[in-house]
Amino acid sequence: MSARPELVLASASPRRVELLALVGIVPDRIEPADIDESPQKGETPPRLAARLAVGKAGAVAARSPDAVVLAADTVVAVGRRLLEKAADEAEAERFLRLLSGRNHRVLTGVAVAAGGKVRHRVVDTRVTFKVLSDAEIAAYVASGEWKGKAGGYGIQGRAGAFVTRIVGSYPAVMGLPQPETVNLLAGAGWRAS
Ligand SMILES: Cc1cn([C@H]2C[C@H](O)[C@@H](COP(=O)(O)OP(=O)(O)OP(=O)(O)O)O2)c(=O)[nH]c1=O
Repeated sequence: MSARPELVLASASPRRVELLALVGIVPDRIEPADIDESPQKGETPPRLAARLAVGKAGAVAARSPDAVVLAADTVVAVGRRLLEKAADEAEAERFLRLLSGRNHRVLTGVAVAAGGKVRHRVVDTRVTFKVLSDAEIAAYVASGEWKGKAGGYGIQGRAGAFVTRIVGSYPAVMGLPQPETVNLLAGAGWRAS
């Protein structure tokens, strides 16, 4: 039997490592991709999530052509607005005010590069927040949990108390949909032992 190829996770997100571990996937190596994540003019959120996931996987695969490279990208969209990672407390507060009492979409792109090809999927999840009071917003901003997270919140922490409804994939909102990831890896010939 031939040896399994090296699995490289092209992500700096600790959530992605945790979500993989939960389904028995432990990357041999972690090598975050450093690509420009700015949206292109008129680009839809699903296309952006796909392009960035594919771009991250491709960038790392170019340096490790024999490896199987896994990457992802999570994009939060409210109406026509994209909410990237909040830069500071004032922006985190603005994001929470926008999310309060309404629905938004979380698009997560997953990409696997192997043997010179990159395959990808995008998972679209609808999330509804309850109406947030000023006190709830202030406490959440002070918690710092918004840092480094698309949309300025993490569903897996205190903001879980803001979510009244989710249609789609909870792990995709956290950063990586497990079934699609396992399928893409299997398609590239990589299976958890
Ligand atoms: C909406 C939401 C996002 N997030 C996180 C998942 C991602 O880590 C992050 C979105 O940013 P990404 O650009 O997708 O990922 P990243 O910069 O953390 O890591 P890398 O590009 O190296 O893979 O937001 C949560 O943890 N919980 C949530 O509820």
